[in-house]
Order: sequence, then C-alpha cells, then structure tokens
Amino acid sequence: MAEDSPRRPRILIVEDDPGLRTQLRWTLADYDLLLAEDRASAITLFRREEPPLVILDLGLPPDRDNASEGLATLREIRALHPITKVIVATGNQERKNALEAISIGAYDFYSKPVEPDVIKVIIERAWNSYQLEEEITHLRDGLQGGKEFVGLVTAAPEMLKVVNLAQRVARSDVGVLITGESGTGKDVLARAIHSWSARNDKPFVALNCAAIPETLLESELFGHEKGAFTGAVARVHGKIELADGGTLFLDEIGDMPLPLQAKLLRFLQDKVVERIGGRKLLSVNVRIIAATNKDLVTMMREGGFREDLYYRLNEMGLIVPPLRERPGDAVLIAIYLLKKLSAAFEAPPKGFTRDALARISSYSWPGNVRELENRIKRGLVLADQGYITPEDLDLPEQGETRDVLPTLRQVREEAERRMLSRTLALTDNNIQEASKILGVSRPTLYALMKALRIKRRA
Ligand SMILES: Nc1ncnc2c1ncn2[C@@H]1O[C@H](COP(=O)(O)OP(=O)(O)OP(=O)(O)O)[C@@H](O)[C@H]1O
Repeated sequence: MAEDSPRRPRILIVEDDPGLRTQLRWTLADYDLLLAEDRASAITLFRREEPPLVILDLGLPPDRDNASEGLATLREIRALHPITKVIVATGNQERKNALEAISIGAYDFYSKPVEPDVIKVIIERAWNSYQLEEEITHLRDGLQGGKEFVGLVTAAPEMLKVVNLAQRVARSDVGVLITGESGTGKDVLARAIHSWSARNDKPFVALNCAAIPETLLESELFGHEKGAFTGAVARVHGKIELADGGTLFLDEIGDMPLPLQAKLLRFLQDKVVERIGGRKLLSVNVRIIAATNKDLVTMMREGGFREDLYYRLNEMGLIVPPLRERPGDAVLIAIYLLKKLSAAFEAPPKGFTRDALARISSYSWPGNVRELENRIKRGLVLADQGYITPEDLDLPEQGETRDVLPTLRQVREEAERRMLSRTLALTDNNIQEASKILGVSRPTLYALMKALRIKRRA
C-alpha cells in the first residue's frame, strides 16, 4: 500500500478503558486509527480529522455506568457530520442503551468484549454505506450546481453543448429542428427553449404528428368550422391558432403526410391559417420547433419529406445525443428522477445501492431517458429496503462494463497497477531504478507490488 494513500477508512475509537483500547488497536491494526478517551478529546479529534467511521463506547467518564456521555457524543458527531457511521459498544446488559443509540442515528452496535470477526464485518458494511452516501451527496451537490435546466438535467459535455446552443437560439425566432433517438429528451428541450424565449408568457402547444390519424391531423393543426365535415359539430380552433404569440411544438414531424407538409409550408411562408370549411384568413404569429427520430435527409432523398419544408424547419438543427453517449448523465438523471418521483410516495427509498448505480451507469439504455424513468418507477414500487437494488430496476448485468462506476480506491489501484507495470518493464525489473522513478522507497515499492499482486516479469 502506498504510504500516503490509505486504502482503508480512518476510524476514531472512543474508549476509556486502556485494556479495551489496546485490544481494538490490535484487532483493527490494518486500519488508520485515531484514539480518544472521553467526549471532549473525541470531539476535538473528530472536528480535526472528520473520520468516516467512529467506534464509540457508550459508557464514558464521568458517567461510566450510564450512557449519557456516550449518547451526547453520538449526537454531537451526528450534528457535525451526519453521514459519519458511528458503531456503538455497550456492555452485555445494555441493550436498551444500544437501541436508543440506534434511534438517534448510530449505524450499528456490538456487545463488549469485542469479537474481531464481528467488528470487522460491521466496519466493512459501515464503510460501504458511508462511501455510497458520500457518492450520492456529491452527485446531488453537482445537481445543485446549476445543472438542471427547466426539467432537463445534464452534466455531460456533449449535452451541455446542445443546451448552450439551445439557450442562444431561444432568444431568436428561427425555426428549430431537434433530432435524436426516441426518449432522449427532445420534448423537454423544446419546452426549455420556449421557457428561455421572449414568448414564455404565451402558450406552448404540442402536437404529436404520429399519434393522430392522418385524416384528423389537418383539423388538429388548422382547426375547422362547424359543419365543415361529417362530425364537425362545433368550431374547433387549430393548434397553430392556439399557439398564437407562443411556440408550436411539432413532435414526430417525420410522420406528417406529404399533403399536410405542403399546407404547413404554406403557413410558414404566409403566416396565415384558414380553418377547414372556413373563409377567413387568420394571421398567426408562432415560433415552430419540430422534432423527429427519423432520418429526414434520407426521407427527402426518397421523396417522403419535402425539401423546402425541411430547410424552413431546420434553420437551426439541434441533435440530442443518446443517453449512452452522455457519460455520467444516466446516474445523474436517475437521482434527479428518483427525487422527483418520490414525492408521490409516503415512504420512498433513500436512494440506490452502489450496485444499482453501477448498473445504471454501465447499461446501454436503448430506450434512453424514457426507459430510465420507467425503470425508476418500477424500482420505487418494488424497493422494500431502504435503497433501490439492481433487481428492483430489472437491469441486466452487462459483463465487464458492469463496474463502470468504480470506487475511488479501484481507480487509484488501477492507475498504480498500470504505472508500476510500465515502470518495471521500462527498467527491466530493476527495483532500485523503478522506485526512484516512482518516487517511493524500495520497501514501499515491494509492498505495493505485493498489494497489487504485480510480479516481476522474467
Ligand atoms: N435530461 C433530462 N433530465 C430529466 N428528465 C429528462 C431528461 N431527458 C428526458 N427526460 C424525461 O424523460 C422522458 C422522455 O423524454 P422526452 O419525451 O422529452 O423524449 P423525446 O426525445 O421527446 O421522446 P420521443 O422521441 O419518443 O418523443 C420525459 O418524461 C422527460 O421528462
């Protein structure tokens, strides 16, 4: 192990009995330990070092026979750093105190005298839990750092570029064509553009061209007068009219039939609409944002989409990358969505397990954010422990890529392993030379090689 980078957590042991202190020191010799004997010295040390784990004897002086000092220390530690994991030690007959400690936030407890195997298991569990919470806290902080754009969450440079472009284009009235796979957030982006535009106090009207039968689509867009056709029992205003002053979002524009494409183009040129069966021309001022997951260029070539309309709509093209090409976004959006969707639940899960986050990060998300949202809804319903597990999300394991979200320790070890192997190869296995290049002593280099299981190649 490298001398300056402990792989194991730092643990503060608060124990007034010197014998038990020594016993813990021996048992936990592999860890980086801090020792305190009473509440005051424990808190001073804790403030200075902020260790992630604390082993706390509840019977501290001056009130050894009761738990008051221990519980007060626990409260203080929790107030200073709420995610610290405090493991309390109690005498055999003090179950009541242990339970009280748990109720005010202790992570776990054990009865003295300590059993080495038991305490080690408790410590490893606590350490895992600490790291997970820390990771989530960091992600949340990232989220609070201005990465949410009116319902659109991202931290991926690929997506931030698109958002930046969208923010700039929002100020003008140019036609925007958003392309991207299904479920990537084209709708969210269109709404965001509207909210950044000067039209944001006017309506945002959306029409999904694929969801409406061809025969009804024209009347949806342009409206109709009473009696215009069988079943037209009253005048209906079209979506274009309804969006007057605001933004009309034409989703799945690639599914618009050719005759209607011609009519839409005419509207874009003249800015007037005529309801079906009507005689009046109504002038309307709308900004059009269109979206599609189809390849309009190929469609144009094959005669399925009008070229002149394409250029009108695509004055500014925005391409939303699929989720698998936005590193970090799946986890970030998952945490955001969990928080958002949790509001509807009485006792929602606290978060995701480390495994679940790793699986979310490594999965390829063919259905993009929509699939992510659906799986989180499933997880919210199925999670019956404090955290959502990979099983709750029904996410398949994905071979080697499963650990895309490694721990800091794994990243460090991997970097060290690579650097050591390279240096040893470079120096032809000369330990003295290699340790000089790496800036560590020879014993440290040997220790590192042993820890990382690196052998000298013959
Ligand atoms: N970056 C994001 N942050 C938060 N939520 C998102 C994000 N992107 C998408 N969503 C959510 O995911 C779901 C799907 O997004 P949306 O409907 O915008 O996708 P789309 O690309 O328009 O899909 P389609 O092509 O099928 O119409 C929505 O519920 C949306 O709120």
